[in-house]
Amino acid sequence: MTTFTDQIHQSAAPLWQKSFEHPFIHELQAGTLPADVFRYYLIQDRYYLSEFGKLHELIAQQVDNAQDKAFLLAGAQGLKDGEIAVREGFFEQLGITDDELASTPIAPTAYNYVNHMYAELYRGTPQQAIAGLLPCYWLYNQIGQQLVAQGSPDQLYQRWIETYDSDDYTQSVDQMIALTNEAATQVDAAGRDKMQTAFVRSSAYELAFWQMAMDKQNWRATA
Ligand SMILES: Cc1ncc(CN)c(N)n1
Repeated sequence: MTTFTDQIHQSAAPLWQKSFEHPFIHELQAGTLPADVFRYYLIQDRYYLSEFGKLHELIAQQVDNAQDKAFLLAGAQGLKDGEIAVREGFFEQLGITDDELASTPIAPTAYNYVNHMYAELYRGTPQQAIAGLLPCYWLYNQIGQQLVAQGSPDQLYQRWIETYDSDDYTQSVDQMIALTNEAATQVDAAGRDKMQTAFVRSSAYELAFWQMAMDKQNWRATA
């Protein structure tokens, strides 16, 4: 049986394929991704992940089901203990300080992606917001699974890859997929269309995020 998440995954497949083939991903695997590009990505992603965690907490306040609430709150904690904690080690290795994190401007794509997720919650519904969170989990898991077999000769990039192929991460992706399918049963057909739009838009922002890092995007370029 085709699930709702199979359906939305299919609708975003061309965007996901472009992420799989993006030079950022190729170079990360080959070990040729310039360190300054990875550094830029990590700093922007720190903002993204911290807002992503807050969104879990805010969505949890708006869902009725106690189990869904608990999963979202556990997800926020899991991010802190897992992905965000792993990144602390990367920051140390690359000499990224708290001052640098605080003083680096948030790039347009990171800003817009985060604002999109808030808009899905505050101008939409918790179900739309849940669908907007899913590509973040699921796309990185697929990338990790694709890259892990060959790995990267760069040990830092290899650790990045392994984060997204780990059993814990894969388990959280499976739970998030289940949560999205359940959320889809709570809304009507029009609500499900909006969930699909939220998912596709997040998928487009995921693709744009790689390019943002390659370009070291700033606000001057968009003016
Ligand atoms: C932009 C983005 N998307 C997804 C992930 C994986 N949680 C991430 N770290 N950053």
